[in-house]
Amino acid sequence: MDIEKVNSMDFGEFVDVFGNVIERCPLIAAAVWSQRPFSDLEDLEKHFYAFIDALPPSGQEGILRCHPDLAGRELQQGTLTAESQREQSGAGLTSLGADERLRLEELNAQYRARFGFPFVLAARLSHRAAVPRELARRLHCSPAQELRIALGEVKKIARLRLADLLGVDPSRL
Ligand SMILES: NC(=O)N[C@H]1NC(=O)NC1=O
Repeated sequence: MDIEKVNSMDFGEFVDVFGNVIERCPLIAAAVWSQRPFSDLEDLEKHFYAFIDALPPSGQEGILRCHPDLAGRELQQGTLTAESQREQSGAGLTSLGADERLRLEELNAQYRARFGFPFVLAARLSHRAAVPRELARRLHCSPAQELRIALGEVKKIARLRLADLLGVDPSRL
């Protein structure tokens, strides 16, 4: 898909296509649509990021809370979004042994108790053994530091999802 095609989309089509670039936050795509035309794909990406950066911390935390846990209840129940399912499966999180799943569940609960939002990590850039290590490491961050790191992960996820939708190599964005 090229940028002319993106710029020609009406509101409904744009939100249908880009509504889950930020997990379960179609409002962000709805707001980005108003900023068209986009000069190129990078410009489109920047508008998603700028919306996130302009939110107060309560809104940024809200975005994080829209994310399902990695290897959590929604994965077990089959209620993940298609994108999240693909990402978690690609990282091997859909085929954890019972011990690994329990360990991650425990760490996810500790993280949520400490920061008040779920642990977010771009699963496609990680793998099943690295996820609990990274989670345990980030548990030691300060809340302000962790909010910044987690939003950085949301942006990495968005970049990969945009690249998929536009059929480009993510390094080109
Ligand atoms: N909790 C969390 O990081 N979830 C996300 N990560 C990812 O790559 N896809 C998701 O849904």
